Amino acid sequence: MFDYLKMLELENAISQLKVIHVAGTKGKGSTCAFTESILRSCGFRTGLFTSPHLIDVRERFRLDGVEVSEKKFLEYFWWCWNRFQEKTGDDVPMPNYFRFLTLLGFKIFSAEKVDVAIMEVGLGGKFDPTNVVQDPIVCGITSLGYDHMEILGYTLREIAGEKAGIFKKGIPAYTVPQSEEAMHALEDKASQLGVPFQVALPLDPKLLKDEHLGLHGEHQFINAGLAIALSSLWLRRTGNLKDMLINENTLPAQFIRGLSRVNLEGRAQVVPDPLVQVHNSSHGGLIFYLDGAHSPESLEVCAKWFSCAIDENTHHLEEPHENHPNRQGEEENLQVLLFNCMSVRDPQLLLPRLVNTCAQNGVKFHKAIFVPNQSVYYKVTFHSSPPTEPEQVDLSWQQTLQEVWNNLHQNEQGCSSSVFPSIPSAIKWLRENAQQSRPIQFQVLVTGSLHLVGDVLKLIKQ
Ligand SMILES: Nc1ncnc2c1ncn2[C@@H]1O[C@H](COP(=O)(O)OP(=O)(O)OP(=O)(O)O)[C@@H](O)[C@H]1O
Repeated sequence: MFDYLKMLELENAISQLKVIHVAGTKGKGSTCAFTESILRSCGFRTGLFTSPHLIDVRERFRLDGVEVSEKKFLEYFWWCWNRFQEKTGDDVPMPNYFRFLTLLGFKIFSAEKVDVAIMEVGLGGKFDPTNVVQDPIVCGITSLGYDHMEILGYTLREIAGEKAGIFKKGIPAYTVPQSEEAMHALEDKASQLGVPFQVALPLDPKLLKDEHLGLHGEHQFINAGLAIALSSLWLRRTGNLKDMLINENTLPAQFIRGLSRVNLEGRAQVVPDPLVQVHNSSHGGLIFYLDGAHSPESLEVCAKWFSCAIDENTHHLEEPHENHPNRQGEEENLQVLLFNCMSVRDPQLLLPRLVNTCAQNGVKFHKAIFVPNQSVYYKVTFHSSPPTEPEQVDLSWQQTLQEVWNNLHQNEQGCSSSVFPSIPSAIKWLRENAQQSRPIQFQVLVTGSLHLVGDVLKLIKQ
């Protein structure tokens, strides 16, 4: 990465950027989005680098909260590409996909003269391309858990050690409440490097006054608490805190505005289907609940959110209807799961966590649908095109998922499962059935993979 920065003549520019660097297992994207929104609301020009993208690669680079324009993206992309074409060779090859995107992020943010660059780590910390930043203003570590163990290690201590690889000598860092094992590893690393290290507590909802967090689910209060700490410290260290009063009892109005107006798709997002519309609960219709959870802990928070969200939605939509004056909305709804996860993940850990948490909250799926992701065929490193015939698609992984599901639901009535060869075929089935089943409402939880969520969003928005 240092060689590549030199090739792009970005060494000086990157040292001028006032970076907030965030690693962690869960909640990185949300924490970064909250932080960006707070600092933008305080009047700063912001750059936000996150991964992965859902629909368009430009989502990874946001300027003042909006993804970079196609014109600017192309201009900066070719600027970097052409320099690499000239300067790379046998000794230093072209940077790989994620390194290239990270370097492009640095190029965009320095050329666009952002006041603050918020950088989300792609994977781990120590060896992540974003860790080329040597002098961030502040670092953050979000909730830690078990993910990417084949790369980061199989204990929380090892995983935390990798994430703490973003700490820099003497640069302050915050984290959220963690398990003892993870916290010890973070504290050890912080004390080795003389890092002033503190725990940011979850945001107390009362501090939002009459506003609500822009991202939903209980877990977002943890991410918001960290974002407040990171933003406050950034303001203080850059001499911009001025007369803003931030303590456990008060949040400045700019912070509240930022926290409530944040926008990040694919995290606890509710999208009514534009074709099979929902007018009110007595007319049925089709609603998608999308969340990119893909670790056991995040599937648990996702299940809690879904259970609350369908409840709220039902009550929100419930109106007396002439044909169904006494109908209880919940009884007429039907919950469906649309699921896929990457084959490196363990469905024996993921699916039971989802199903059990839903059951504890009184929600039982009537049907589960397993589908392959679509976007894999359009990745830079993947060279084959999508199969045109359903029988050409390898569905063995989805069949494995279905088997795990069926084992969890043995002897249970009223819960079926299917494997569909593609997302469009699953959506078609959902639309036809939701239409025919009115006034029953179809409430579809889409989860297991952010790529799946992106693919579904793309299709339903078309
Ligand atoms: N604090 C949290 N604790 C547990 N799960 C969380 C938390 N924050 C977010 N999640 C879950 O993780 C999913 C992804 O959220 P987010 O993008 O903020 O995290 P991330 O760390 O960037 O994820 P990724 O590993 O996909 O980059 C959410 O949809 C939600 O299900």
